[in-house]
Amino acid sequence: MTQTVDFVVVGGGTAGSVVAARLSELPGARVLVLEAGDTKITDAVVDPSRWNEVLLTELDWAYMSEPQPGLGGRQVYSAAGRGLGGTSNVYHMIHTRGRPADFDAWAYDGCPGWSFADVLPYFRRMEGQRDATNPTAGHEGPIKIVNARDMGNPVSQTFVEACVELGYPQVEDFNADSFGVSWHHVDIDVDKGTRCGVRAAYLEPALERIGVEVGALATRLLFEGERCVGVEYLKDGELRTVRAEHEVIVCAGAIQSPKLLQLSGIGKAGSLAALGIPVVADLPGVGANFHDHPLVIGPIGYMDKAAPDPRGQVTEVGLFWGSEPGLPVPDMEICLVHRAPFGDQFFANVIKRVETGQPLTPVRELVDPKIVLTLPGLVRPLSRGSVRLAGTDPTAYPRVSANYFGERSDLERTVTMVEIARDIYASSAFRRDWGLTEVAPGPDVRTREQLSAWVTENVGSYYHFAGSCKMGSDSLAVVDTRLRVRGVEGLRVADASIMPTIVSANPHTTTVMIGERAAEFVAADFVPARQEATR
Ligand SMILES: Cc1cc2nc3c(=O)[nH]c(=O)nc-3n(C[C@H](O)[C@H](O)[C@H](O)COP(=O)(O)OP(=O)(O)OC[C@H]3O[C@@H](n4cnc5c(N)ncnc54)[C@H](O)[C@@H]3O)c2cc1C
Repeated sequence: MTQTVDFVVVGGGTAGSVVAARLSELPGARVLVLEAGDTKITDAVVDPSRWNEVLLTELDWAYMSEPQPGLGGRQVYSAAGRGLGGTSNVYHMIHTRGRPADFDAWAYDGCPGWSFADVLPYFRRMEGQRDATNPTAGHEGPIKIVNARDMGNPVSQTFVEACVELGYPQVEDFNADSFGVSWHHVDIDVDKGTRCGVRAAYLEPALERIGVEVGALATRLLFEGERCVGVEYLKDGELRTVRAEHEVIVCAGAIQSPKLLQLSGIGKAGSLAALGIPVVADLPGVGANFHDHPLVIGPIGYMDKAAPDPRGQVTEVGLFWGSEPGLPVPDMEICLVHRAPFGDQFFANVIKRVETGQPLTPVRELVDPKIVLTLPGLVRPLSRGSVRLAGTDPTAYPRVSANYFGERSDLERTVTMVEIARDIYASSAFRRDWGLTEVAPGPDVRTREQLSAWVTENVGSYYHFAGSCKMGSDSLAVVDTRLRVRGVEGLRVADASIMPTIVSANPHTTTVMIGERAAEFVAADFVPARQEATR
């Protein structure tokens, strides 16, 4: 029998958990979350220092990209969380909001109501920051935020000193000052010593008010005329349906939301017709404009002694900087990881998991405590790719391409970041404290041309997917500024896919903000059925 609720939230991930939790606060609202993954999590999710161990498990969709022309045809592994909490169960807990100019640019480019002044109250609403390093921080919100310095590792302290030695300013909080080196603020509940993503902050406290179906893969949105009235989903090998009296909110992330829309007949008409999918709305932007921050795993440094065991999450410090003077936002982010399993063996495991699904060497066995990594990530990429259906089978992964280095400038700026990272390793601070030597790219890679080749071989995904159901008013816009899907009724998208341009920072905090706003938009249009009957 078809169940009927007021709201169906597709995807219990980062934004979906926020939307569901907030909607469940509405008196009389019946909310159902459909989540493809499971409800179970592991200790590695909860312990902030062990996020690496979540990668490649059943809590990771572990996508593999299409061959990337800009990378000589190489495919790129792309992590994304699966299960209640979604990618919020696996993210590094770095709390960066996005820069004021990022949101002002959204507003200028056809998204009035999304300037920094407009979104700031929603950041403050989510934030429960302990310290006072950011004058605009919220302190009462559900996400507990601490300064990574409070649990800091001495290797991270050396990174800060090395950057200062090279002339970069030290700042106290990346959400107050965009350029410089700093300890990150991180989403950790220090009283419990646990990750404080959306699962702990929003979903678990609201679970008794929310209906949840796990192992429920949404396969199709159901329409009566132009109105979305429910969702078809696959559970235990059986197709089921749920009816939404008010709205369906798709929160399946920047890879799966455009896939579900396309399977449901919302997308570029010609492409849908070619697959035999009846067209509900001709929106060519669905799956277009897909982008990611490219990330290099390395340079890799080797220390003459082991780093102490981590007490917090292992990506505690970073340098945000501009590739050219005068940029309003930083386009380069270089973080340090002092405990990570990356290296050839890690990638051999990635390939084994993605290609064969076989058991892996546990990633914790791949860690060498003398290895440190810098992670240069280009946070203002110009390349754009796509998410396209591989066919009409809803269980098949879509064809995903961020088109890394499709724009030459992205490669050039990434090479510049790697040069800066090498300078950091070569600092007297790292020599003095840790006797650090660079093992990759290593001394044989000297010229910028050689470095470009090394970067092209070693760049991957920062797992910061965005843009594939963009908000706006241009011909590629999929949702309007209240996140309603254009051309239909009763349907919104709310997750990282709606960002017209990804923020120049790690995007989890912005995705939570999008969830907060979406819930408010939906709530404003909600009249419970009982009240409607008495009107
Ligand atoms: C390893 C890693 C580290 C990161 N570190 C950071 C960081 O430190 N700081 C930061 O700011 N950002 C970080 N990010 C990025 C950030 O976490 C993501 O941008 C953000 O969480 C995306 O949220 P979302 O709501 O768009 O999608 P998700 O959180 O991925 O939610 C989508 C949900 O939908 C479910 N789903 C998908 N398809 C279906 C379907 N058809 N039916 C039902 N359910 C479905 C999925 O299982 C998932 O639960 C990181 C990402 C990764 C992968």
